[in-house]
Amino acid sequence: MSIYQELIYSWAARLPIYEKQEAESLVSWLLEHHVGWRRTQILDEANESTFPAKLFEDFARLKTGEPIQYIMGKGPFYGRDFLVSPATLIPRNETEELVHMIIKENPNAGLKVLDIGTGTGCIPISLALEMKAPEVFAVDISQEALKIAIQNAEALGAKVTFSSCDILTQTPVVSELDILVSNPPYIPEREKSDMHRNVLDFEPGLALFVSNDDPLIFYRTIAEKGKYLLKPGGKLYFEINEKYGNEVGKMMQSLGYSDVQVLKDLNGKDRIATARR
Ligand SMILES: C[S@@+](CC[C@H](N)C(=O)[O-])C[C@H]1O[C@@H](n2cnc3c(N)ncnc32)[C@H](O)[C@@H]1O
Repeated sequence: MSIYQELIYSWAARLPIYEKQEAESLVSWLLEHHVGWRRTQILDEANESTFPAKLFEDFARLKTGEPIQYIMGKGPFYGRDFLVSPATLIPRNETEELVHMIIKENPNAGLKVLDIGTGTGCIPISLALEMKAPEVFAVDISQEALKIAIQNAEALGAKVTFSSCDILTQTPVVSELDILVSNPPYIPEREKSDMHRNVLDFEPGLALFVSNDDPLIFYRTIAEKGKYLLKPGGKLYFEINEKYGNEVGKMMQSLGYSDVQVLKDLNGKDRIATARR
């Protein structure tokens, strides 16, 4: 066994909060990040004393359950790396599915798009780079998140107009949208006890939680505003809590949207709701 493999196994064993295989890939990810070692490389001569101090500091953070994306300051989304910070949600695979669907369903050039609750900007930046010459806008209530989103757009060369907006009390200054998309906070506070500590302790509550009394508040508010922001025939796309597929679908119908669909993600859970104004 190479020293590289030994190191991965022994460090992974010190991460009991993760399954064995996941712990091994997290350690190898850190090693690649700091030492440039690839999993596929067989290294015969490696000596821990030559490792940078930051590697050990980051490993200590990993042991606390801190997500590796926060430790490394970046996470992958739709083929690109996005800067993340404690003010932003870590982009998720489910959201990649939403972005993929929007790109496939909307091949025309020059479409006008708004993303509400943008976080790292992973949705609007990916759409700006993958769709044909779209005009893309994005808002968030968090100034800190917006700073990261702007840095991501600059680093990735995407043209997105970002602005600050509390969607519950304000309306974004855009109109005649072709596409309105949102992955808003959607976890009722009561579900906190079912969640992993590495989400609860490290990801921003502002990005995750809604009150138990009104878990659909963001969907209803955005769908109501969408009736004015979208042009006739424009499309609304939501990422949803798997538990509220029916309710979100019914709410969109009651507001007069047509072609309402609730779709499952790759794990078979209700995850995307779409409708046409
Ligand atoms: C679930 S996160 C989604 C982030 C990003 N779109 C993604 O998919 O990774 C929800 C986002 O909504 C933002 N948010 C929370 N309350 C908001 C509000 N009242 N108005 C606008 N944005 C809000 C949060 O700051 C957070 O960035």
